[in-house]
Order: sequence, then structure tokens, then C-alpha cells
Amino acid sequence: MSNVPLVRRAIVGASLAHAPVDIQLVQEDQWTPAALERAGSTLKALNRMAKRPPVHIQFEDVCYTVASKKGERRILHSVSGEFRSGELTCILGPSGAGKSTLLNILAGYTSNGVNGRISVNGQARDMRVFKKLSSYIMQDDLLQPRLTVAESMKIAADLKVGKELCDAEKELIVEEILQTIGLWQHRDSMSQHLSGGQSKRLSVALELVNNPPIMFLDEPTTGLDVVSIRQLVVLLRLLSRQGRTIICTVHQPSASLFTLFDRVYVLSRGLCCYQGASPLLVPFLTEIGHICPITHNPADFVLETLVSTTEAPAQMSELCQNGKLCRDLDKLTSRGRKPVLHSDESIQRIFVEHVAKEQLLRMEFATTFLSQFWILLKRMMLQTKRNSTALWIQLIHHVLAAVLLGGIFYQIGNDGTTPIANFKFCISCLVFFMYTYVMIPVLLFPMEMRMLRREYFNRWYSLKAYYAALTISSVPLMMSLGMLFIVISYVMSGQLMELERFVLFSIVGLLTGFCSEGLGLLVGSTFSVTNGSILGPATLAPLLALCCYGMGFGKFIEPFMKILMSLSYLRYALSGLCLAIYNKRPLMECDDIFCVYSDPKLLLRDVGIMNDNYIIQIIALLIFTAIHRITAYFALRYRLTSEFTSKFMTYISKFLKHR
Ligand SMILES: Nc1ncnc2c1ncn2[C@@H]1O[C@H](COP(=O)(O)OP(=O)(O)OP(=O)(O)O)[C@@H](O)[C@H]1O
Repeated sequence: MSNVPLVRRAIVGASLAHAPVDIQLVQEDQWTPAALERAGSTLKALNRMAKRPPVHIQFEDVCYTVASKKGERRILHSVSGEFRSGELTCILGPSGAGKSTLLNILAGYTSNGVNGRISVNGQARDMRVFKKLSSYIMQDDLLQPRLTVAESMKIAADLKVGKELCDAEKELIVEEILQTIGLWQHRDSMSQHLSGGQSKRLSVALELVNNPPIMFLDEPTTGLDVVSIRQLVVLLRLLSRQGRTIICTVHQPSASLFTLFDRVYVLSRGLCCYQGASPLLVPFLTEIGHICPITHNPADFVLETLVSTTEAPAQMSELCQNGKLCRDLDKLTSRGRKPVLHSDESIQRIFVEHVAKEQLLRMEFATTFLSQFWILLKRMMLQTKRNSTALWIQLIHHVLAAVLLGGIFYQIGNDGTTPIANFKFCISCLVFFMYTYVMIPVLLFPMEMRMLRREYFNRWYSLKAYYAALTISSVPLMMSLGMLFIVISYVMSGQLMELERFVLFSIVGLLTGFCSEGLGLLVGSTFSVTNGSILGPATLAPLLALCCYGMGFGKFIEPFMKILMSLSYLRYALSGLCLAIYNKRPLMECDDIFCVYSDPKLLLRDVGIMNDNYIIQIIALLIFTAIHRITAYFALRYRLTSEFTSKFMTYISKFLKHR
């Protein structure tokens, strides 16, 4: 279709130690296995990165048990298998067979409730090293929406490659990957505007930048059309040909797609029903009396057999010894009888050297904490800047709310006849900061979690660096919008125009927003949007009630209630706002014959704030901010590992059992 030449010569920067490199330009419409095999020299620069060892992964008698209402439930039943470097492996099976579970276990995403042996190149898997060698692309991964393809790739390279390569080399690698993966033409497109297939390919590209020797992909073809599926699988095959171990779960591959996989691992009801070369699946089924019609897709046939014939899974599992027996094209190998990998000394040597080097370096991430923080902060700020709709909504929300409050409480700030109205103004400001800044993370953070999960699990950066960047990135916007709200409402409501009062009032307002945002993060990082939007306001309601308790009878607040009130950060915020406005203030203007509260001290007494100290309120707010944010950090850390859910379920089931 296209006459564009396949090969383009790129001149590599002088910093590269090697001669100029050929970059294969693969057009999107030329993605056939043959074209890609011809383009065998793709990703040369990538492959020249620090030697990554080939990774063979073996697992033996792997069981996975979860806690359920009826006790323990076994999902995987002593399955064994082996996935090799240079091969594209597909884990196939009916829905609910345990494919994703097995992938999670092999990738190290799940470890709680897992029994059995998992080894890498013949040695027990060391997760610290293994995580540096592997990448996991999850089923529901999301990309950073407001970054272009090129920007996403640059950030991935900066974070994942670090100082191992200079900028020119990183640029070359990014270009090379995008060319190979067919996204070069779309390098300036925003990720959010990519098609489903292009997004999946970008997910793969992002994980490729540090040249991982082993890649796991959970359902990479879900939601794609046949052409995109084919392009993706062809690409994965190409990557495997360059010595990588590529393992993916696939629902129902077409017959032509099926032949692209080197190895098939069939799972059903938690049992391994076949492991070996894809062309040998049909003869394997014939052996146990399931003859695949010549016109039938073997992948469809095996799934139909496993689902429709009750005894088929057990039969097939017995024949392949639950994964211990592998059917290769040249020979039948049993991991027990023929330990192929143990004899491969060169692989062992490279791997051991690599492990020793990694352990020597003791660098958990490719970049330092400060670099990670800085790159992430820039990325967050850029995304915020580009989300103009959200910025406009927030701006209008702050201005409208301020004008509304200013209108309702117009010029009552120094009016001795309506001091309670001014007190209500303080509560209204408090409620504004509280709800606005709690609800933003409650609604937005669950989405961010999905993006964070892949990057965090694939060790792009530490959670501390991410969290620090997240905390700082929201400050400028909150400060500017918050100040806009405060200025408008403060002036319109006619508060005393004294700089000190205004500053003290602003500090409490902004701190309330910052503290509330921490609470919102805690809810947003622990719960889904639906649950969070119920739980967020439900948590705030009692805090608000406690904050306002004692209005009118401040002198008589019971000691027990005082203790409860001290647990609400909003009480300190309200007290701080009132003290900023009323403390050490001359008598208020009184147009009536007599104004009870023309002396502000009386008002402070009757709302129970008279004995409070402004500095103490600020310190308390800072302590609550720290508590919210630190708790949110730990909640986030637990949420990012699937362990949390399993552990939680185990505790619940143990608790129920003992009752
Ligand atoms: N943590 C867990 N707690 C309870 N059940 C679980 C857990 N993890 C997996 N399961 C159950 O194990 C079975 C296998 O799940 P898994 O997601 O691995 O299936 P799958 O083969 O990937 O299915 P699909 O193709 O539909 O995605 C399912 O019945 C699932 O409900």
C-alpha cells in the first residue's frame, strides 16, 4: 500500500559510543510477522543498553488460596510451568480459569496466599532483582491523559533509565521504540486522543524504555479490533525475538493469531491443561479423544472442550502433569527429567553477574529521590495547566462562591447588631474550604490510582517521591484560588481592613483547605469514587457538628463534649477564623439602642472560643494536616499492593471463624 522505504538511517549523536545505527521504520499498515522479522535489527540502541540477562521463569506446584465467606478457596491447584527467553507465551483459558491470578503471581504482584516454588534462571526468585528486570502491563492501565506520546516517553526514559544513558541516547531510544511500535507519526498526539490499540502500544512502549528482559501483559488485546490485536501481537512477537520473555493472557485468539504464539499455557479451573508449542495443541487434544475439526480454530476448540466437557480439565491436566510436562516442537521435555536451564551456564553467569551488580549498586530506583520528585512535580503541574476545563470550573466555583457569600453577608463585618451573622460567615468560609478540598481528591484520585499502580509497580519511582510531588503540586493552585476567594469574600463582607487580621484569616482558611485535601486524599486513596463520595461527606458531617457545638452556650460546654470537639480539625479552623476577626478588637459599631455583642469578647465567650489561642489553633491544624497526609500515604501504599485486600480478607475470615 505504501511505498515509504522501510529503513531509515539515523545519525546517532557523538555521545554514542557506537557507529551510526539503522532504525527500522515500520509503517502501521505493514505490520506483518514477515515485515517485522525482516526488520530484525530494530531496537538496536535499546538492546545496547547495559546488558540485561535473558530471563527464564520456572514455577513448580504453585497454589493460590484466598479467604472467602465459606472458608478458604483455592484458585490455583499446584500448577507448574516454564516460560523462556526469546518466546512469546500466551496464557489461555476460559473466563475465571485463573489466568490473571497466575500472571499476578509470576509478576510478583500477588504473593500473599501463594505456595510453591518460583525460580528465575534456576535460582529462587529474588523479588528485589526480579522487579528491576520485569515489567507488568495491567489490564485496566490508564495513560497520563494530557501528555503527548513523546512527552510520556521522555518522562518514562528520564525516570526509568536515569543516568545510565545521556539525553541524546535516551532520545534515540525513544525514537527507535516509537518507530518500531508504529507510534512515531503520533508522537505529538495527546495520549487521551489515541485509539485503543495505540494506547496499548504506548503502554508497551513506556515499559520498553529500560529494556526489561521479561514483560507480563494482562489481556493486552481486550477492547481492540482485529487489526489492532494483530499489530500488537506481532509487535510482542518481535520483542520476544530479541531475547525477551513475553507472557500475556489472551481471551480468545483467532486461528491466525494463535499461530503467532510460540508457547501456549492453557488453564482451566486452576489446573494447567496444556503447556507447549501452539501447533502441538491439536495433537495433544487428539490423544485424549478430542478431535479438532480441520476448519476449527484450535484456541476456540480447546476453550469449548474445557467448558463443555466436565472431565476434560482433569484429563488434560493429568496428561501434561499439571504443567510439569512441556510439549516442544523438537522434543517432549519434562522439567523434572531434563533441566534445560540449569545446564545453560552462560545464562546463569550473566544473570549472577547482573544480580551481583544490582546488589552492589543497592540503587532501588534508576534515579534519585530528588530527580524523581522534580520530574513528577513538573509532570503534575503540566497536566494541571493543560486541564483548562478543570481550571475554569475551579476558578468560577471560587469566584461565584465568594461573591455569593459576600452578597449574603454584605458589610456585616463591623456591625454590632448582627455579630452572629458574622460568625456564620466564618462557618460558611470554613464549609467552603472543607467541602471543596475534600471532594476534589475524593472524586479525582481513584482515577489517578489506576495510572499510579502500573508506574509504581514497575518501579518508575518511589511512592515517597510521588507523594511529595503530589502534595506540593496542588499548593500553587490552592493558594491562588483560595486567596481569590478570601479577598472577595473578606472585602464584600466588610471585615476590618487590617493587614494582620487579613493575613491571620487567610492562613487559617488556606490551612483548612490543605488539611481537608489530606482527608480527601485519605478517602480517595482508600475507596472508589462511589464509596468515597458517600464516605467523604459522611465523615465531614459529624466533624462539622462537633465544630459548631456550643454556639450560644460556650461557657457551659461539657468536658466530655470538649474532648470530642478537640477531635474535629474544623473546630480549630473555626476558632482560628473567629480569633483572627474578633481578637483584640475595639467595640463594634452599634446603630441600635443597645447591642449585646458590640464587645466581641462576649461573642467569643458565648461560642466557647474566648480562652482559645490563635497559635494553638494553627499548631493543631498543622498536626491534623500531618495526620491526614501521613495516613493517606500509608493507605495509598497498602492500596497499591493487592496484598492489602487479601490480608484484610484473611483477618476478617479468621475473626469470623473464632466467633
Ligand atoms: N483475591 C481474590 N479473592 C477471591 N477470589 C478471587 C481472588 N482473586 C481471584 N479470585 C477468583 O479466582 C478466579 C480466577 O480469577 P482470574 O481473574 O484469575 O480469572 P481469569 O482467568 O483471568 O478470568 P477472565 O478471563 O474472566 O479475566 C475467579 O473466580 C475469581 O473470582
